[in-house]
Amino acid sequence: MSMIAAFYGGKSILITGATGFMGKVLMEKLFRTSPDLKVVYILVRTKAGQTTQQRVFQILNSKLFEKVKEVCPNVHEKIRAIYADLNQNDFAISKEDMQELLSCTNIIFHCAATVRFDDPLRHAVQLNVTATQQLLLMASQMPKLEAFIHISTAFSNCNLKHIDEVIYPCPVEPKKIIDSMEWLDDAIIDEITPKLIGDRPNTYTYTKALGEMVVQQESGNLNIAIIRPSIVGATWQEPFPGWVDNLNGPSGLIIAAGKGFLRSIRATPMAVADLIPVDTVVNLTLAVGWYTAVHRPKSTLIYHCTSGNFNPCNWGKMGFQVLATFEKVPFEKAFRRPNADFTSNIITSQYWNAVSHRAPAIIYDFYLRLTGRKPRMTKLMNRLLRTVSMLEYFVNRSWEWSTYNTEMLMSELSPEDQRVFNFDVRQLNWLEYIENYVLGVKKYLLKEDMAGIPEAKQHLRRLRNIHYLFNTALFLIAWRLLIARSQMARNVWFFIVSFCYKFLSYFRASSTLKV
Ligand SMILES: CCCCCCCCCCCCCCCCCCCCCC(=O)SCCNC(=O)CCNC(=O)[C@H](O)C(C)(C)COP(=O)(O)OP(=O)(O)OC[C@H]1O[C@@H](n2cnc3c(N)ncnc32)[C@H](O)[C@@H]1OP(=O)(O)O
Ligand SMILES: NC(=O)C1=CN([C@@H]2O[C@H](COP(=O)(O)OP(=O)(O)OC[C@H]3O[C@@H](n4cnc5c(N)ncnc54)[C@H](OP(=O)(O)O)[C@@H]3O)[C@@H](O)[C@H]2O)C=CC1
Repeated sequence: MSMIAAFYGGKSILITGATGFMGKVLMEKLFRTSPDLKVVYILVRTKAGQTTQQRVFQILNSKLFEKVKEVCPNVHEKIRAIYADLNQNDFAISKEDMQELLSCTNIIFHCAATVRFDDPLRHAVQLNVTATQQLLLMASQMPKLEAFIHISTAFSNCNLKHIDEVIYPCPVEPKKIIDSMEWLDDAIIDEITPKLIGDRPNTYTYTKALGEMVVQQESGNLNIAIIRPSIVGATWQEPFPGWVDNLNGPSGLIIAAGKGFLRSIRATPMAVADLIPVDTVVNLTLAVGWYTAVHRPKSTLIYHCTSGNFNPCNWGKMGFQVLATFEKVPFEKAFRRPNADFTSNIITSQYWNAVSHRAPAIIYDFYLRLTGRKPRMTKLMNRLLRTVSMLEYFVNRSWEWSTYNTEMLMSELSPEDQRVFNFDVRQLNWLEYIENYVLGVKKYLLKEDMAGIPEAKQHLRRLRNIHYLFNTALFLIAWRLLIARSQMARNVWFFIVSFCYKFLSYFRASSTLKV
């Protein structure tokens, strides 16, 4: 019997960010392994015209929850969706709901965040810092609370090369930042943002670091733990391999590469690609929830959920395997044949951006205009290159994260828990994982049918022929122009032609002699 699964039985659990990538997988695993839990409260806002109930209905009816519905048929009765907007005072939760949350909650998993790299500082602070502070305040009024688990990121201190399982102070106190956001206007905030974030690459990593400081400062008597995952990717094993439902991290780039839009990237092939499957993160999170509540560590423990020091993979290997999978299972209607050139040189990368990305987009838009359609490729390409430029920071560096607490926790688990809540990435086979990831992107993000693979392969062959034809035509035109203008080119041309002629005459003569 799993001790962790038994621990969650009969518990009332509060999850923020349950509609997000990690939150959904967390909820799924909780219901699948502890179907006898009492209730899961989720804080949900309305979005894209959908009510909170409609959003929950959509999640429960997705493929991700198929197994859950078998083991916990009344799952819909055990989810209590509470309308909440984490950007508002008291999260805009009604009095009755708040009362219920305060009096019943046993465990909190705080996953909600803005993960956008380009969010204005004011918004990132509101969600990643102020909302965390408010949630801690709520937690301090919960008499039955056993553990508060805060999800941060391994990159909250990405300005350092070696990162320990400790909270590093930021130069400006989070409270001062929160206060200043109230009275500074947007223009001033934009001006001081680069100074505040310092050597971090974006407002996301900076505000996640501030969020951790808030957790440390406001923890009071709470039983708190912080989890820092690295780049969270598709599921490895559970509930099935390759599940993914958003474009964050590598997923968007896999699509862009598979569709032939993105063919080269400024990345260091030997840099560690610290990817971690989302089910691994969720298993560690649930184990940490159990350990924090049962063992009540004296201080706030931080757990790095990373793969680099256990089972490293680098970007070069990852790109190679992604490309190999495209050969087997190509994406439909590709713009160009997929390619994955990794170069760490800025000039080479700019050259490839011009030749391999912008030029084909301009040519395609010209073709669209000629055929009376609206040009769109240049705009799309500019947007993609902007996205890529924001991710480049993370694919040109390697980090070392110490993992003493994570290893300690692994050793504290019973063999059954190590199996059911497996977060040992030493067992992960990267080639298999990446192949499933690409397949998952095709099936669950692009919603492409496997039956379309022969047609997709045929399309890629057509693109290859167009590519050869285009390059040959380009070469002949360039050569013709050169010959017309340069004596030297003419000499070279005559030399090549006479050499070929002599070679052919010799070949013909020697074959006649043999007869
Ligand atoms: C040769 C190539 C070979 C390739 C081989 C293949 C694989 C091997 C190599 C793989 C290397 C992986 C490196 C990962 C490093 C991650 C490090 C994470 C570290 C921290 C981890 C964390 O702790 S935290 C989670 C990470 N947090 C994000 O990862 C959010 C990022 N994101 C944004 O901050 C916003 O997205 C941003 C960008 C501002 C745009 O903002 P924006 O307003 O312009 O755009 P939107 O978001 O509205 O999206 C507008 C259109 O871009 C499309 N799109 C959105 N994301 C996209 C994406 N990633 N790749 C493509 N396309 C994307 C979308 O589909 C829309 O398309 P459409 O216009 O057609 O609808
Ligand atoms: N994905 C990754 O690569 C990594 C993620 N992390 C961390 O993991 C956690 C989860 O990330 P992930 O699942 O990928 O992120 P997602 O963007 O998929 O999910 C974010 C969640 O936060 C919710 N949320 C955002 N704003 C509000 C708001 N104002 N009110 C209520 N809810 C809100 C979203 O709700 P809605 O659906 O309504 O938008 C969504 O449920 C985050 O803390 C992130 O920092 C850490 C390392 C890597």
